[in-house]
Amino acid sequence: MATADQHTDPHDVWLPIPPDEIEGLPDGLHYVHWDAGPDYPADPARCVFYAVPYMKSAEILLRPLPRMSRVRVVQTLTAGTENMLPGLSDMPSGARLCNARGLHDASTAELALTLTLAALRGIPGFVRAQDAGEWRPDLRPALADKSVLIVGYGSIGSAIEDRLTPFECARVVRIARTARDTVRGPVHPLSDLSAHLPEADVVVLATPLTDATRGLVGSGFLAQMKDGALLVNVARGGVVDTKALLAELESGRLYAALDVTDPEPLPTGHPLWHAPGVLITPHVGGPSSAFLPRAKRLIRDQLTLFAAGEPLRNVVATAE
Ligand SMILES: NC(=O)C1=CN([C@@H]2O[C@H](COP(=O)(O)OP(=O)(O)OC[C@H]3O[C@@H](n4cnc5c(N)ncnc54)[C@H](O)[C@@H]3O)[C@@H](O)[C@H]2O)C=CC1
Ligand SMILES: O=C(O)C(=O)CO
Repeated sequence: MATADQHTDPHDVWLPIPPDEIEGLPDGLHYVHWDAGPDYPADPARCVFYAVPYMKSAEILLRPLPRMSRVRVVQTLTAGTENMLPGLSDMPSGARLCNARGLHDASTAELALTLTLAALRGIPGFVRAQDAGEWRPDLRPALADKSVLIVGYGSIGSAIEDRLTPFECARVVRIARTARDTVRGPVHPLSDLSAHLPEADVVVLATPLTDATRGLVGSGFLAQMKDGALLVNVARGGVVDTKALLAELESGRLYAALDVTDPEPLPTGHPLWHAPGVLITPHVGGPSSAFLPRAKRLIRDQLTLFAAGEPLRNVVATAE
């Protein structure tokens, strides 16, 4: 007997990657390539599974939803879904929004470590000295023996700890919304943050952007960080109050390494570009060579479950 998810009509699957480039897609569905161009490739009302193009504006990605009257699954290729959540009210009852939790772990954790090491060791200053052809030794902290606090210890946070382990940190402290145990040790609840912030040499942010995390890193949070500490943000720019961070950077008390900023893209002339002690990358944690093969595997795996009527991975919300 066919399950709720086994549709034969309508049955289009919208993919942001040409379907013939994804091996092992299940039979019985009609695959349509939509790469977020100005026009729809087909009738959105036929679409049952919408795999959302990667890192395009929310305005473009949400646009087809009101016409997708039979969609059962909206699958993002980002772990963060804050841009797609407003589309839930346009989705038919029971349709699920799934994220790409796991897809970006390796690449984003690798960038978090890269930013941490580069900022601690003062690599941006050495690059500037090299550009000027000047030999400017500068004794900088190593990661070894430092204490690292990961705020938002989930899939990416845990991948960051995997990569920190060989660097012989003194401590890695984990914070999430609620407490839990892991094989590595406890994850502390957010309510314990104040007890751990003043001890950390490096604070890494890896939370989603939610009502609770927007502006979480404001003047109160930053004031609790120890002098000379480094803030690394691979989460979302909105988790940090940019004005409060700028004040700390300009005083020279803290350092920051940011893959994400608020606003984003950071406009030319924004004071953050030239604040002292800041290293900025333009949201490149996820987008790397690791993306495409992993995105293809996620799409294939989710569609295989969908076609078999089995529970999907990474369901973050269901339309009412
Ligand atoms: N820089 C980049 O290119 C990328 C950034 N991201 C960002 O990283 C975020 C995290 O991704 P995952 O690790 O896959 O998510 P996840 O859901 O596995 O982990 C998130 C963790 O944050 C914790 N959390 C939620 N609210 C919190 C709060 N108020 N205070 C403290 N902790 C809180 C949760 O308890 C969970 O442990 C994404 O939502 C996205 O915004 C994700 C991929 C790439
Ligand atoms: O997955 C996410 O949330 C991203 O930011 C992708 O780079």
